[in-house]
Amino acid sequence: MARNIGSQYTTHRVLGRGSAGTVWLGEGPQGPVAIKLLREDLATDPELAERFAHERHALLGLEHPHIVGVRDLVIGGEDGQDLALVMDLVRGPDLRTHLERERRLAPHEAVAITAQIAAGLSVAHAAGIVHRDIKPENILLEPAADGTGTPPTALLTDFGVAKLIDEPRHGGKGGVVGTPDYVAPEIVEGLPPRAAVDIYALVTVLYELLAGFTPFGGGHTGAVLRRQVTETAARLPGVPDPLWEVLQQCLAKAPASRLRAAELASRLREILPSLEGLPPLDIGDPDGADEPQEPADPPRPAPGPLPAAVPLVRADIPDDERATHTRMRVPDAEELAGGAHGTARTPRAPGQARAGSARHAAAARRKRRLAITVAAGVLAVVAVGGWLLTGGGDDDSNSHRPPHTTTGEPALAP
Ligand SMILES: Nc1ncnc2c1ncn2[C@@H]1O[C@H](COP(=O)(O)OP(=O)(O)OP(=O)(O)O)[C@@H](O)[C@H]1O
Repeated sequence: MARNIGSQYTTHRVLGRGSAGTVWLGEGPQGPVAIKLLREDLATDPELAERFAHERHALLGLEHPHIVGVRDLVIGGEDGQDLALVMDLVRGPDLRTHLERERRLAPHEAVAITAQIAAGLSVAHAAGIVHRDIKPENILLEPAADGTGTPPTALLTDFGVAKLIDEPRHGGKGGVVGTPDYVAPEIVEGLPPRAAVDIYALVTVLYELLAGFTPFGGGHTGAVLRRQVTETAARLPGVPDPLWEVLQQCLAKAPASRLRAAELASRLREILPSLEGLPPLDIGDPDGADEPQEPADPPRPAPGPLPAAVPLVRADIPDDERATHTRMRVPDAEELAGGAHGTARTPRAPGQARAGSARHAAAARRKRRLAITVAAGVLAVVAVGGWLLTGGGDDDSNSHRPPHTTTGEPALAP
């Protein structure tokens, strides 16, 4: 049933649901729009409403061909309890859906999409806005209007939403929203999110588009976060050297070593012509369906000695209780040892999706779709810092030990 949002908009049908709310196909004075209606508990949070109003100018001002435009912010609405973002309507699927269908993208397509999003990011970063939750679900694909087979245009959505819903009443100060597979190591360490976190997340997406799985995904949240801090991404066989250099550089543990968004866009555009006609990487099916044997994972660096302490991990919370901020707990001995819920990618039953793969991500997304809080307070710093300082991550990947200092970048609005 149609519902009025503010005085100018009407919702018609649900386009999709995310952790922060529901996205509706709607109608406004200028025609069809997408309306993201925030969850009731968020919408009734007075602090959030205030932040919403405060961000209005920045969000409405962000215009770029590769960013989904925010046209309006509605505060109040019919029963006085709505918080809604009115956005340009994108008619195509999100990148997660596309990737699930394709399993892996040809390098040219993967790099073209990433270059477009990097270009959009460069404008946002220049305006002092960090996205903070880049992942395939937040990249939408607008089909070409001419229907001639021109590739779709990639657009980044959910700009500013992570920031808006961060630090709500139940999470306390210092909480950071992110999605574990894409969270930069400095966030795990409790540093404030700067532009480089978006670069890390975007290049993680690029890796996933090429490989069908993320570089550090699989297992429980704590294991993923720990890998983000300590492991080095395994080289994907068949990736041309110049592209691999970009991937490596942007997955660097030290934020200052990563490319800036504009540099990333131009490096990827330079590489693009050389990728023309290359098929998707032949590295084994990420879901195991056409894999003759285990393991199809690219080789991982050998794990070092077990750490004395690891970053805090998410407690088991029923889906319906998930919130923007997630309770954290210290992992138990079994988890530390990489057991059933441990850090290693465990053998799969036939047909079971591999952790970190697109199909697994889809299943996991249904279970833990919500952006989680990565512990950013004293506990996380102590846990990770203590672990690293005590030599817990003392393996190959230690050469990438993240610094505990700031990056020297301009302090983009966190
Ligand atoms: N501007 C838009 N036009 C068309 N569809 C959209 C638009 N924005 C979001 N959607 C669709 O709505 C769905 C939910 O989006 P939403 O941003 O709320 O959640 P998400 O990003 O998938 O997950 P989360 O918020 O938990 O990170 C997505 O499947 C997306 O495809």
